[in-house]
Amino acid sequence: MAIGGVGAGGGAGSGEGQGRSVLVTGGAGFIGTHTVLQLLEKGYAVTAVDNFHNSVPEALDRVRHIVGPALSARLQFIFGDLTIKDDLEKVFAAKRYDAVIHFAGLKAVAESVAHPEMYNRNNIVGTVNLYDVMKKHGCNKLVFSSSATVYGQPEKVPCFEDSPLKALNPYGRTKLYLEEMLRDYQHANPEWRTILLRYFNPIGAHESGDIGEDPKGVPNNLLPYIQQVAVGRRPELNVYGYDYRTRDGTAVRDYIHVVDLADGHIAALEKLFATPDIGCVAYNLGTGRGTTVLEMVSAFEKAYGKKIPVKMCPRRPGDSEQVYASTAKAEEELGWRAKYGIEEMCRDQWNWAKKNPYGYCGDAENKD
Ligand SMILES: NC(=O)c1ccc[n+]([C@@H]2O[C@H](COP(=O)([O-])OP(=O)(O)OC[C@H]3O[C@@H](n4cnc5c(N)ncnc54)[C@H](O)[C@@H]3O)[C@@H](O)[C@H]2O)c1
Ligand SMILES: O=c1ccn([C@@H]2O[C@H](COP(=O)(O)OP(=O)(O)O[C@H]3O[C@H](CO)[C@H](O)[C@H](O)[C@H]3O)[C@@H](O)[C@H]2O)c(=O)[nH]1
Repeated sequence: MAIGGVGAGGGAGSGEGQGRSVLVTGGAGFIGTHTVLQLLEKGYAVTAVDNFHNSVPEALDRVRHIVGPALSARLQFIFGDLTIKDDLEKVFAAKRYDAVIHFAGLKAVAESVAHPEMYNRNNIVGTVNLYDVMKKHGCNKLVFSSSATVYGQPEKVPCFEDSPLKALNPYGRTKLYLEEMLRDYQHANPEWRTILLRYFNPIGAHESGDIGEDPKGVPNNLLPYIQQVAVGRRPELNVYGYDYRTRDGTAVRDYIHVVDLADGHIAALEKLFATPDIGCVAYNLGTGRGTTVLEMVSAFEKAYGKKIPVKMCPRRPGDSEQVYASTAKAEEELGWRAKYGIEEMCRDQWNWAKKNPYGYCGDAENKD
């Protein structure tokens, strides 16, 4: 596959994971599957736990297919729900883990506004349970999925890790609270090593086109929506806001290829293994480059070879004008930098879409 060098004290393909065992929560999800795949390719033994709330077993079957039988033998799946402590006890009773990458969580902003209790129960209780069970079993290395959402509507860009933090919705509040909670826990337990990864806008798919993002219902996010217009599932793209103070009036985001993001997790893991006194530290995972909505539409059109019909609409409430990352800290301390640009992101997104127009389930019957 087209992944290049990852920093953090080890080059790609150097087998740095040999002998190490990693638990990946939410391993069947969008970012989880891509990370599991890369962990296996780097020689880690991986246990994925998921309750399939927002994913399907087929996703991990595809990962097995991509990596082949030898590496698949190093992937174990356990069905489990992080909000049920007994499920986690079973996961930890089965094996010793050197570290945990914690993706499992709910992530839809609008749903979190409608059902904040569900977000607290799932994201906060799930993480509290995970922490308790890790502690009980002597596993103290954790990579946590945070989000650029913790920067709120940034007054200044790029966002630096020490920029002011603010949650704008219940989803964002769970991420912000969990960051603070993990900082407190680490302070009280200095032997813990915790990395908080703040993702910007993950898009794209593995180059095989066999795994990718498969949102349930109407997509909230830009690229999954564009992709559904391209395959004929939606008539046009609503562009939310064309009067922002940007190059073309549409909002700017920092899109990052999911394969680069997965590389960033491996860099973070290596950093944890190599740095006993790391404490609890946050890193941005973005490209440092901002792209407008219309620039993204035109990059996708290039990959797709046709026009995407667009309708200019009022701003979406709660949206920021411009969000993009400073990547200096991740580059310096993790030795990681994104390799892909928006052309490759759109190429791989379209490849996934055309091979799987209805996602993993494969037919229109089960989709809206
Ligand atoms: N994709 C993004 O745009 C984005 C941006 C910033 C942060 N994040 C964070 O990254 C993480 C992964 O995101 P993703 O895009 O892969 O989402 P996803 O929904 O595709 O994957 C999350 C996985 O976790 C599982 N899960 C959820 N709750 C669970 C529970 N209680 N027990 C067991 N499994 C559970 C889901 O079934 C799913 O497979 C999330 O925590 C999300 O908040 C995502
Ligand atoms: O159909 C659509 C969907 C999106 N957009 C626009 O495209 C841009 C990007 O929107 P996304 O929903 O794809 O991404 P956001 O940056 O708004 O939010 C995402 O990234 C954030 C991190 O920066 C948080 O993690 C958040 O939870 C996650 O949904 C925004 O200007 C949005 O208004 C459209 O014009 N039409």
